[in-house]
This record gives sequence, C-alpha cells and structure tokens, in this order.
Amino acid sequence: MEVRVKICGLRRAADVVAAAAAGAAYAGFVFFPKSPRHLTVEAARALALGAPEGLCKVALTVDADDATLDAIVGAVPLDMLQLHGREAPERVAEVKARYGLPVMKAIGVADEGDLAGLLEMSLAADQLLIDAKPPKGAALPGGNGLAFDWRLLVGRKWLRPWMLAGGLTPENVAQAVRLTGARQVDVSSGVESAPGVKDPARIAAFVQAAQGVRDGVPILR
Ligand SMILES: O=C(O)c1ccccc1N[C@@H]1O[C@H](COP(=O)(O)O)[C@@H](O)[C@H]1O
Repeated sequence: MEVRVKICGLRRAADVVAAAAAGAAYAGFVFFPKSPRHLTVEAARALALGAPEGLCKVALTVDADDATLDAIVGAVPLDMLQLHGREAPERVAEVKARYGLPVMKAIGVADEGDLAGLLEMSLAADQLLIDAKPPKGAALPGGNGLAFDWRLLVGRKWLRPWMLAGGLTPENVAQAVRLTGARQVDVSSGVESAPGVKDPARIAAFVQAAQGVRDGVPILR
C-alpha cells in the first residue's frame, strides 16, 4: 500500500500544483497568525479553488473558536479540518458535528506518557496526527522541524488512520516509515528553503522517498 503524503503550510498556487504533481494526497493550509505559513481566508480560498482535483484540502487551526472556523469553512472549499492546539475530545466532537467535515486531531509527543490519551481521542476524531511536542515556550505548536523518538510508536495498534509528523525530511522519511509502519506522513518545514517558503524540488524528493518504502522494505526504482 502506498504511503499517503500531506504537504502542509502551502502558500503559493505553484506549490499546491507541485505537491499534487509529486503525488501528495493532502494539501495543508495554515490558519495561525504566529506562523510564517499563515494564510488569510481570502488567500486560502484562492489556493483551494485552484487546487488540482483529488487533492484533499486540509485547514489547520489552533484552538480556533466557532467564529474563526465559521469564517474559514464558509469561504474555503475544504475536505478536512486539522486541529493542532489543545482541543479536548469534546471539542473535537463538537467541531466534527458543527461542520460535517472529517477532523484530524494532532497529538504532541515527547514521551510515552503523551500517548496515554490516544484511545479517547480516537473515539472523537476521524484521524490522528502524531507530531513532536513543541519545546516549552515555543511560538508554534507545530511546524518546528522537530522530531520525536519514533520508537515510541513501534508495534502500536491503531483504532483510526493516523499520520506521522514532526521533523520529517526527504532524507529521513523513509527510515521513519520503515520504523513506525506509518501509512501517512505530514511535512512542513522539511520541504522549505526558508520558513514559509516551499521548495518544489524538496517536495518531490519527499514524496518519492516516502513512497519508496513498501511493507518496511525500500523499493529500488
Ligand atoms: O506549519 C506550521 O506553521 C504550523 C503551525 C501551527 C501548528 C502546526 C503547524 N504545522 C504542523 O506541524 C507538523 C510538523 O511540522 P514540521 O514538518 O516539523 O515542520 C506539520 O506536519 C504541520 O501539520
């Protein structure tokens, strides 16, 4: 089975096209003013309207209130919401019911203890995004180019589809997939030339490296 790739933090139409052409399954749009990848609703709408058919368009928000989500969902044609803050399972369920869109909930991981709430969150969300926990005092809850100890996921049974994220790059994604068995991966800063600036060559290299592993074995092309 092919590894599905999400390229997050896209800001230019050409990068959305580059992601789709490379074989990415998901395009992520960030709505978080502190992020160098932040988009206005108008900019995101234009990007989403121009996105190639079949690409799953994901809006990433951080502890957004209903008014913020109403504005995003009302204007941008979306296929999924990614909640990347401290949203509790109850809030995840509320967002899912209010907008009728699949919800992917991010879980920040630094150690085994951070995985304790996985089951409860699995019951509320459609998908989980397992990301590195941000350092204390970090401005961003994700998109920091920080990896966690992937060995924490080895042998784990999953109730829902899940995505691996955090510090992934074209250079390390094959190893991460082999070790964790992830069938989906998400990347932001690892395919950039500068914060918020995607590099189409790195996007292509990332998708190729992620999909160059099947059943834990590298594929020789
Ligand atoms: O990308 C951002 O700017 C961002 C801002 C706020 C929350 C999450 C964000 N990105 C997500 O974080 C993961 C990991 O990023 P990275 O690859 O380590 O840079 C990424 O997959 C995004 O979904």
